[in-house]
Parts: sequence; structure tokens; C-alpha cells
Amino acid sequence: MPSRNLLFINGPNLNLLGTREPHIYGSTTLPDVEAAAKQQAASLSISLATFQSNHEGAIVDRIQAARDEGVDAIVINPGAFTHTSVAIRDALLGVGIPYVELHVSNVHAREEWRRHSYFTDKAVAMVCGMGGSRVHGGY
Ligand SMILES: O=C(O)[C@]1(O)C=C(c2cccc(Sc3ccccc3)c2)[C@@H](O)[C@H](O)C1
Repeated sequence: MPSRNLLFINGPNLNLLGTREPHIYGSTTLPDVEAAAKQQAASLSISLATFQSNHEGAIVDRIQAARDEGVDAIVINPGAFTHTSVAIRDALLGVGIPYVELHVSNVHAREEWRRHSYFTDKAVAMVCGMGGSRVHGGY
């Protein structure tokens, strides 16, 4: 049975998306990203819930709640928690919901420390944008 009930989670500072560093994170705001995702999901008869928090524990709580909601899959941009949060990793593995790790920027074309993720090894897929790549004037 294909996924029909998705949850899109965005981590810390992504509520400011589109307001600064457009050369890395683009100029589209998070509400616009979420609206476009919901529209696309609806066109595929998929239910998409969205959640953004700057707080690690709130993200853990949201992931845990997803299991009781019958969420089939999670798309998560952990933001800076990508590189630090065993707690969010454990929550994802604990609920047993498959997830896709998503990044706006090309984390592999940026600082060395951004290349480590606590999520990629257990993700169904990992998707990166090209923000921050040299081709886009990144550092
Ligand atoms: O590229 C991403 O999506 C990423 O997950 C997002 C991140 C991130 C970090 C800080 C702010 C923002 S969003 C933003 C950008 C510019 C101004 C304000 C907020 C995203 C990074 O911490 C991660 O290393 C990479």
C-alpha cells in the first residue's frame, strides 16, 4: 500500500526560511513551501501534515504522536539538529515510520561539520538542494 498519510517536519530556524541568506536557502518562505507541498500531495490524494519547531523535544513529541495518527512516512529537514540530535534519530527509529531526510542546501558542499548527519544511514532517501554549492556562490 503506497504512503497516503505524510508528515513534513522542519527543524530550528527554518521558520525564517526565505528571509536571509537567499543564496544558500532561497527566497521562498516556509509557509509557501508547505503550501506547495500540500497542494502537490492533494493532487496525489495524499494527506500531508506539516510541523515546524525550534525545540528538539517538541520535534520528538511530534514524531511520537505520528505513530498514533497512522502516519505512513515522514519527510524531515532537521536543520541544525541534523548534526547533533540523537534524540530525534531515536524518535524516528522508535516509532518505526520510514523517513526521508531533506535539506534546502547542499550540506556536502559546505562546512565539513555539516557533512555528518545522524539521520542519513537509516533514511529511505536523502535529498539536498544546491544552496551553498560553489556553482551558486556558496562557500
Ligand atoms: O540545508 C538545510 O536545509 C539545513 O538542514 C538547514 C540549516 C539551517 C541553518 C540555519 C538556518 C536555516 S533557515 C534560515 C536561513 C537563513 C536565515 C534564517 C533562517 C537553516 C542548517 O543548519 C543545516 O546544516 C542544513
